[in-house]
Amino acid sequence: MADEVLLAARNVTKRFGGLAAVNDVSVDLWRGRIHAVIGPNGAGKSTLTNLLSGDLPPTTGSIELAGVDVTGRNPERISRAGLGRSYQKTNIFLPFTVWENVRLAAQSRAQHPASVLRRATAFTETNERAARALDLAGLAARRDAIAGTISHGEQRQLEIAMTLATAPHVLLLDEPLAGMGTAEAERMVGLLQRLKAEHAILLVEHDMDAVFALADRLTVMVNGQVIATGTPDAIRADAGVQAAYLGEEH
Ligand SMILES: Nc1ncnc2c1ncn2[C@@H]1O[C@H](COP(=O)(O)OP(=O)(O)OP(=O)(O)O)[C@@H](O)[C@H]1O
Repeated sequence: MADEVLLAARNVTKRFGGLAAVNDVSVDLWRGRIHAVIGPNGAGKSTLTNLLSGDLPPTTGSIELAGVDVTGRNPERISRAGLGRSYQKTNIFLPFTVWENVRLAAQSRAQHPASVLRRATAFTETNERAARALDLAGLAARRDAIAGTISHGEQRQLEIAMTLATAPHVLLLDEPLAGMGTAEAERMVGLLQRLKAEHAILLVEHDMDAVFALADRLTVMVNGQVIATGTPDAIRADAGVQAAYLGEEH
């Protein structure tokens, strides 16, 4: 179903002692749209991601996932409620194959039913979920490769496949293009474009060409605060954003 807010953060604030790393930030993530969060180093982008994923509890404010208040829940429960997060730091088991990594991620989401019959069904469902994730991430052909031997770009695709294997509705992607060459980055942009049809996506990314190519909406943060939210065209034209951030690069 299109046009649906899958995640709504309302007035979230995170204080570390006297510092408001995230200060009164609200954001809606819609199915079928990519919402990028940009800003200079230390703006609060990672902290905001950590609040949405449950890795950090907000000091104040609330977070709803598919209409359910998940504020203060731990990451495992938020993940089970439909949020998938890819970390900058990799979770890949390098000595295992691509398939084994995705299969393990899919299994972490499987139920542990008591009956043998249910167990057999769950086994099939887990394999199907893993195969779909691998396919969607564009890695089906690399299924039997050892994860430690594939390229950096393919490892980033694998992280996304592992996130997809948990069947999330909302994806939080933290710098998916970090460290990529041009061809790899183009492939990742294509992948994110494919993923947005079925997901609500929050994208934190420093590559401004990719951000402006992908984002339907942008939020610009500086010192924990939102200084602008809008379409790519509106953000490009915003004098405050130019002065605070984009002016440096564009
Ligand atoms: N656990 C913590 N304890 C204290 N201060 C923190 C903590 N985590 C982040 N901060 C501070 O909060 C502010 C926002 O940091 P954050 O990492 O969220 O910024 P960012 O926009 O993600 O930066 P970057 O683009 O460099 O990743 C910074 O001043 C940072 O030093």
